[in-house]
Amino acid sequence: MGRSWSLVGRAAMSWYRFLHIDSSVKHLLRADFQGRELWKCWMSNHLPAVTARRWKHGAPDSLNCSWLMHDQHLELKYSDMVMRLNYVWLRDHCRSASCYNPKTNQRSLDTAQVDLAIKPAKIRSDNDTIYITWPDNHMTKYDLSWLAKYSFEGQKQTVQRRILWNASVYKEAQMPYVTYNSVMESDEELKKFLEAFLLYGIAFIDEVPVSVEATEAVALRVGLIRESIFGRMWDFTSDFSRGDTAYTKVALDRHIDTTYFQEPCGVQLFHCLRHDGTGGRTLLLDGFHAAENVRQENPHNFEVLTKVPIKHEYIENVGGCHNHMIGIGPILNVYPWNNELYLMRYNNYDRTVISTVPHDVVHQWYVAHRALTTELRKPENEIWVKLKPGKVLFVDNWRVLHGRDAFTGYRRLCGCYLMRDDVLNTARFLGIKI
Ligand SMILES: C[N+](C)(C)CCCC[C@H](N)C(=O)O
Ligand SMILES: O=C(O)CCC(=O)C(=O)O
Ligand SMILES: [Fe+2]
Repeated sequence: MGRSWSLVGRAAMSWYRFLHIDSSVKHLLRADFQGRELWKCWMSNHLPAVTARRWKHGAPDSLNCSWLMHDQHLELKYSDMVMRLNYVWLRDHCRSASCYNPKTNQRSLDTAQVDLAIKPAKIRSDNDTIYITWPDNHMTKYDLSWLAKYSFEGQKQTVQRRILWNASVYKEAQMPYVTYNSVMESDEELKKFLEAFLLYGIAFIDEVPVSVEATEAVALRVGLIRESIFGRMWDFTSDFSRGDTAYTKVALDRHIDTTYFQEPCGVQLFHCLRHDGTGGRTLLLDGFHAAENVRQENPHNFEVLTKVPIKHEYIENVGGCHNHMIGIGPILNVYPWNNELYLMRYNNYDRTVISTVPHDVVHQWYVAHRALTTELRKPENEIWVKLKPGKVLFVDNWRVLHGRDAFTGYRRLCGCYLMRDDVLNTARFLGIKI
């Protein structure tokens, strides 16, 4: 093992060692990939022993709230929850007029001025609120329901609501039929569309005028366009005007687009403006469904795919186009606090030389990649659709893979990428909780 470390440097060593699974980290490793467990074990090791102090209760009429002061945190029971709230965190989250500006929703408090050994001087509560007086006499008021929602104990439960699908689940899905006119005119219709899109990672808008302009208009109704080396709106045929297989007639296996961007584009739109010929059906499949199957069947494979950084690259020198893009990151990206999957970076065409991983880890990675590929290739996970003029497909490019059949004849496809943040912003504006 020793010699290969020199290739990767000291910083990388710790996590490579992680993958070698020396037995002292084995427990941590396993726990790390089941976030809650990590916290459980971390907390039980680090919680100071409960001091023999008595639980304090709120006002006599509020038996639903009681607390115990520890060295660095408050243990707060509220309805059926137990929260552990660090004192610096509590002071930092004071929403009083001098600490927080409700007009801008921004903090005014300088967190660096908070004594890291701060402790409440006095605590009292009534039915819905707990009041903490700090040593300098500043008083903070917290809604108990706010704490229940935003405390770690409240937030770690929160994951994006998704329906993971294979072909048969998708067939049963109640996908709304929404049209260009309805979406352009009605927020309710747009909301219906976005709710389906966020649940399934794909959704359609029908009866769209067959033009790049109308496609752009409907794109802008959903979010902001993510301009890229392929343009703002792209509109292409199989003329190899660009140095990429997409611009030919050959089949494309399932993939995520722009894996060679440090942040792959969040959403992609396709509108087939014309096809006189055969073939060219679109393949779609839920990458998260496949990845969750890998997690279930072999957690180690899943871990490896979340840890090993892989490089993707786009090199183009065709006509006037000179581009060289590089993106590096694991194939599966999970939030570190709860292990929820949020981004997949799977594109076997654009994956470039693996040169940052020692030989034994690389083998584990190939095994894990094979397991994921096997899942992704199961026919029962695939859906095939023929894109027709008028039907615009939206794809969550962080989750759903696309591909196509080979085709004959003239085929013109237009579309664009969207900024993911702005699509989510539209959804939140319409009242979707996300
Ligand atoms: C034609 N269009 C602009 C949509 C995509 C071109 C990008 C193709 C590239 N191989 C990738 O998968 O990212
Ligand atoms: O031609 C198609 O249907 C899709 C090609 C493709 O993968 C892309 O443009 O990103
Ligand atoms: Fe693509």
